[in-house]
Parts: sequence; structure tokens; C-alpha cells
Amino acid sequence: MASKPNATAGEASAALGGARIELDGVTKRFLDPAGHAFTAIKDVTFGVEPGRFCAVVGPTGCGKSTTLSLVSGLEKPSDGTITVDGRPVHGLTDGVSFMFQADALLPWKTVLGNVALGPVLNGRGRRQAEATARDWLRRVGLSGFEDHHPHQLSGGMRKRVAMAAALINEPRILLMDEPFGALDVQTKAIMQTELITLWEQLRPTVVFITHDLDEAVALADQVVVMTSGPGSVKTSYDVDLPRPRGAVQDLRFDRQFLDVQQQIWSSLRDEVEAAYARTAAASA
Ligand SMILES: Nc1ncnc2c1ncn2[C@@H]1O[C@H](COP(=O)(O)OP(=O)(O)OP(=O)(O)O)[C@@H](O)[C@H]1O
Repeated sequence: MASKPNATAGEASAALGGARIELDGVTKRFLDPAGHAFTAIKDVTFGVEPGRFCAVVGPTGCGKSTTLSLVSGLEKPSDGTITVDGRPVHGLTDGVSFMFQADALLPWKTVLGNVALGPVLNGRGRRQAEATARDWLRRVGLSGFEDHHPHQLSGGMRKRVAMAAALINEPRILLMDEPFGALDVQTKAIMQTELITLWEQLRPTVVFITHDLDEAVALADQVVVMTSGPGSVKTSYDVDLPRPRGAVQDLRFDRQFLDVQQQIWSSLRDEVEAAYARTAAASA
């Protein structure tokens, strides 16, 4: 593993601040291959205040990723409205960065080229973009790896590159779909701590999809629990653990953390069991 990121709060560049996200009665229907309408999410309503970290949990197939792509503007709702800072989302939402489970890195570009790509596409000169990219690589602990290509890095290092590439544009909204889902347990915990340290400096509004309730509670200010499909919002919990949260590994033994985790699990468990029973019945 590369060294830990060495940025401090004072090094954060002028953050633009996060945007307010509102979903109001959002339903999304898809057509299945036979041409029948299939409801993926139904009447989803929740909001995320500017600069808050919102995790969305729910059983497999309940529509978490669909919800995220609606916020991004990549998909349009069938019913209901999504607004960002009070303006309805039409087309790709401004000021959004993404991080997915698969690293969206270009294999033919160097680490520096991957991180500098966002500013270059935003019209910054190459020199300036590369200088900013070098700074971000330092902040994620990857100084010295600028000329490597993605295949020459470990999984955790690739995540750091993806994180630098997502944050270099100082997004107002960061949409994350199980970004650490494929990592081993130790690397995942390290990446969670690094993410939360960088987020605490920049404070974009985050919507973070995960299957891992511990991860949701450790990182988020708010955890939205979705019902089994078609997904709607079952409950939204505030997580009042103090910030800065510090190392995620240590947090998991905290009494308050365990209390919140248990409370949310008691709500989530019914939905996970319902989804499992439905899948088992369908395949019987
Ligand atoms: N483009 C699409 N066309 C048709 N059906 C879709 C499409 N996208 C998603 N679905 C369906 O909508 C439902 C919700 O999918 P989605 O990926 O949003 O769930 P999820 O909660 O993110 O799942 P998982 O936890 O397994 O990643 C699923 O039944 C899926 O097959």
C-alpha cells in the first residue's frame, strides 16, 4: 500500500460547498425485454442538505443504483421531481463527480493523465491541470506514482487515483456507488478513512450507495433505508456521531456507533429478508 494521504484541513482549496438535493415522489419504470413496464422505485422522497453525507442502504435490487442515476441526470424519472438547489434536474446535473465499484480510469493514460483529465476537459490549460493533479496525488499519498499506468497499481492505489480524479473538480455533489465494494477488508477501512478525511475538507454533498451497514454508519450523517423492490424510503436516520470521525477501524468499537448500527439494522433486516424470500420463491 502507498502511504497515507498527508493533506491537512488548511490545505483544502476554496470549497464551493455542497448542493441541496431533493427527491419528491420519484418513481422509475423500465420496460423489460418483453415490453412490459417494470417499476424499479416507487414514490421515493428524501432530501440531502448541502454538504451532508447521505448513505443509502437496502436489499439487493431495491433500486439504489437507479436512484443514484436519477440524481445524476443520466436517467429521467417516470413520475415525481428531483431538484438540485431548487432547480429541477434536466440532463446531466452540474457539478457532479462519480465513483463506482469499477475504477473508471483510462488504462492507456498515466496516473497523472487520469487525474488531470477533468480539469483539461473543463478547459484548464494542460500545465495548470497537471500541477493541480500533482497536488491531488500528493493529497491521496501517491506522489512518485505520476508516471505509472493503472494496471501497475494495487486496488487501493487505483481507488486513490479514482478519488483524486473525482475530487479534483471540487464537485458540489459526489455520487458514489459501492466505491469500495471490491476491496479487501483492511484496504476498504483505510480507503473509508481517507475518503472521510478528504470529504471533511471539501464538504460536497454525498450520496453513497452501499450494502455494508457498518460503512454507512461510519461515514454518513444520514442513512436512508430503502424497502425491498420496488424501492421506496422506509426510514431516514440521522447519525449524530461526532466529527471528525477519525479512523473507521476504531469507530466500530464505539458504543454510540454500535447503538446506531443496531437501530438501523432492525429496520433493514425485514427488507433484506423480504427480498431474499421473494428471490427464493421465484427460483423455486
Ligand atoms: N436500464 C434498466 N432496464 C431495465 N431494468 C432495470 C434497468 N436498470 C435497473 N433495472 C432493474 O431495476 C431494479 C433495481 O435495480 P438497481 O440496480 O437500481 O438496484 P440496486 O438496489 O442498486 O441493486 P444491487 O444492490 O443489487 O446493486 C432491478 O430489478 C433491475 O434489474
